[in-house]
Amino acid sequence: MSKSGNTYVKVFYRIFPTEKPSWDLVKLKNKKTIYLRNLQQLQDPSKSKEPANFWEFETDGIFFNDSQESVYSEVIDETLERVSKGHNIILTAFGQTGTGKSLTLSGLQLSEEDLGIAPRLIKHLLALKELQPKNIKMCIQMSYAEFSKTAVIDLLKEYPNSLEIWHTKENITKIKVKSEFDTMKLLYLGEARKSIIQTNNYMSHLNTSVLTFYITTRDIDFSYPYNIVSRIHLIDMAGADTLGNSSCILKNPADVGSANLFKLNMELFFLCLMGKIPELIRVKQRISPLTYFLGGDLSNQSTMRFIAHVKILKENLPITMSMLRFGQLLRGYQPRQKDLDFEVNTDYKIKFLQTQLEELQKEKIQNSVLLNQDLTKNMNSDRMDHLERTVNDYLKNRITEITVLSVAEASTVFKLLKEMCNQCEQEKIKLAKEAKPISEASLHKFRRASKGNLSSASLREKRSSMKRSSRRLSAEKVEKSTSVQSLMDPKYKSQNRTSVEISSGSLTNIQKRLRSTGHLPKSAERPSRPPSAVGGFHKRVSAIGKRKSTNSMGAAILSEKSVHETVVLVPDAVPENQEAWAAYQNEQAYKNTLEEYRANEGRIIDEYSEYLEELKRLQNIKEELENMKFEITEGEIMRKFNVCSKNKETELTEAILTEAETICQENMERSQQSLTDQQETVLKSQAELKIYLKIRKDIKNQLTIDFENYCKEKYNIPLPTLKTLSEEEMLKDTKHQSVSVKNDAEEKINDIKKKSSQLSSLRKIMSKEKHRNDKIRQKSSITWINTPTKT
Ligand SMILES: Nc1ncnc2c1ncn2[C@@H]1O[C@H](COP(=O)(O)OP(=O)(O)OP(=O)(O)O)[C@@H](O)[C@H]1O
Repeated sequence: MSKSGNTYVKVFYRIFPTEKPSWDLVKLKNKKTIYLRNLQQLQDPSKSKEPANFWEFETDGIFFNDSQESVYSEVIDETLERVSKGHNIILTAFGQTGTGKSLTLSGLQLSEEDLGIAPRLIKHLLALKELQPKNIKMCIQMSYAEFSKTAVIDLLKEYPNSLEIWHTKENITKIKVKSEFDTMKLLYLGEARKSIIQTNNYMSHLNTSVLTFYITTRDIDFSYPYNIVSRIHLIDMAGADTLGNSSCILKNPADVGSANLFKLNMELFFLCLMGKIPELIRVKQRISPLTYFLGGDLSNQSTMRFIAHVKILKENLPITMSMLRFGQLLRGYQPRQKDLDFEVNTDYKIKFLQTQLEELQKEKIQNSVLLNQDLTKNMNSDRMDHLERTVNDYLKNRITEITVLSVAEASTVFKLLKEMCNQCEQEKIKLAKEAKPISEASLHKFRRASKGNLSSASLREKRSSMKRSSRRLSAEKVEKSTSVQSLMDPKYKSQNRTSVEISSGSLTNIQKRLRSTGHLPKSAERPSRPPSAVGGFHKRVSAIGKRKSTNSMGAAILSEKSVHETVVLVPDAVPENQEAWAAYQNEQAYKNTLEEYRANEGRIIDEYSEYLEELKRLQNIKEELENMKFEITEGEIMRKFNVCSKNKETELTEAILTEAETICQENMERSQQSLTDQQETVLKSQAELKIYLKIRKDIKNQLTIDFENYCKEKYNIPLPTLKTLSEEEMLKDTKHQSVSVKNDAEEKINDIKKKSSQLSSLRKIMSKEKHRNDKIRQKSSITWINTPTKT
């Protein structure tokens, strides 16, 4: 048997799980090889005493009790990468009746985890579409057809319908795949429109169906004038069988024969494909409507995956053998190189050519200008200023070489650099002259003294002091390091000129590294001090050598000749803010701040609730006071009323009123007093709350500063705190995490619930459609029976 196999054609086997498999007749090895008992030997009684002979069949994988998910991932997953490059995929499920072809390809009747390849593929394709870059537009369409011996039915159209068998490709309905649910609905409707027969426990398909996805990708930025077209065909072959087998007992012989014929035609066509005679292949494509529909996708290089479905029962052995043989034949097929299917998009091609033409014209103009003119001439002062600024920015590492060259001509840039360098040199000489003159002898003395001073003991002392001061110094590092550029920048010229020295007697790590890479001049190894610093030498220790992170090491520009030694520390890379923030969160300093913040938050909550209580009390007092005022006003009105009608009764009332009024007045005064007191309390509480809120703000600001300092120290670059340090983030603790975990779980449960309800509604749609189609089929068969035959 053929042991070949290639990446384009793979044949898998899925074994139907039966109660009592005949393991004495079929054996599996390493999920790759199937051994089948020699049928002739088995059937010949004279050979019954001979040792059992087995045929060996190599496969690309055997599925036995495997989940739908694992079948999908093994068969389809990697093949999809080829789709966007214009490759076609043909996935065929073939095998005996009732061995699980439909389950493998569709699996629409069962739960979500039993969904087959087609529904999973829809999901996958939609995800792939989402993942496309912005300039690529992907369009997915689908068609679904059922092929019988003499007719092709469009499963995306209402039943009954019929496509002309030799023009299926042109006339078949293609529907855009937009959402998962809509596409699944089409799939369920298509399933309901298929010709089926009810067997003992499931619906058996009588015909072969082909579900096709058409994927077209195109560049919408006109950089590529072709549409890349690829197709994915999922073929569910009609179940072949041996007449008389229990599996096809309910099928009529014509249906069994038709299914067997389909398989046979496929076999014949593949034999023809192996012959590689294009003319013959073209003729043989008409062997069946299916091969004609698939056309070039079968004969050119497509990724082909076959899943043969077999049963391992004694009665099924002959048909299983037939499937294994077909599989072996397929494995030996080496498709010829495919001419990729690129459709010319005329509109795009015109635009593409126009853009190309414009670019060529521009290039031509540029070339002629460069050849015939000096671009540095006729440059106005504004342009010159701009170029100077650009070069300055480049020297300060704000922009890259490419950016400089994209805005300025190379020759101008060099000229400017030369000028700046000269200017810098002159500045240095001037400064050297201005500095205290120092004799060669005293310089020698200084060198000796510095050598003596930097004995090993003192060096050790110096190093430890460096360690102690490194933290303090690291924050100042950037300021301390004055660059050559700073000399060029007028802003810096006056400020930093005399403040930076390199005074370490030993070679720092960064210097060593620079020397090894050839960037550091040897002279820079020796400590060099300005003559003025010999006496009360102000030691400033550069912390470069002690830098922990080599990543943050910058480049140093050193020159012994220069009066002022300068070091430029430029980080190698700028870390992501998120990354730096995550690293900082592990620092003890951050944890302490967080602790402090949380404690303060507790105080804020207490203070705030107290403030609210006091405020409520104040409101009550106010209301009480208002009531009292109202009562007094009422009393006054009564008195006025009494004045109008004077008699004995009213005099008595007057007396009562006066007494009540006095009491009310007293009460009101008391209330007024307590209102003032309460106002005082509320203000006090408010002030306290403000203090804690201020502390919260300060902690946040401090955290921002600490983070920036941390970044300066660790990465040698200050990073902005892009994150606003919100309360939620600061108070993120296990409680929050558990809530989010709970939310996730709830979301998942809801998702599952939603999916299962969607599936059940799709199943309802399918059964409704099936019911309708059954009625139509019944009616048509009755009409057919009742139609009087012509004599
Ligand atoms: N691997 C499997 N595990 C469990 N049940 C299975 C498996 N394969 C198939 N079945 C069940 O066997 C029955 C037949 O499956 P299915 O309809 O997929 O077979 P088929 O090959 O498409 O049949 P036909 O050719 O008659 O259309 C279904 O009820 C299905 O659920």
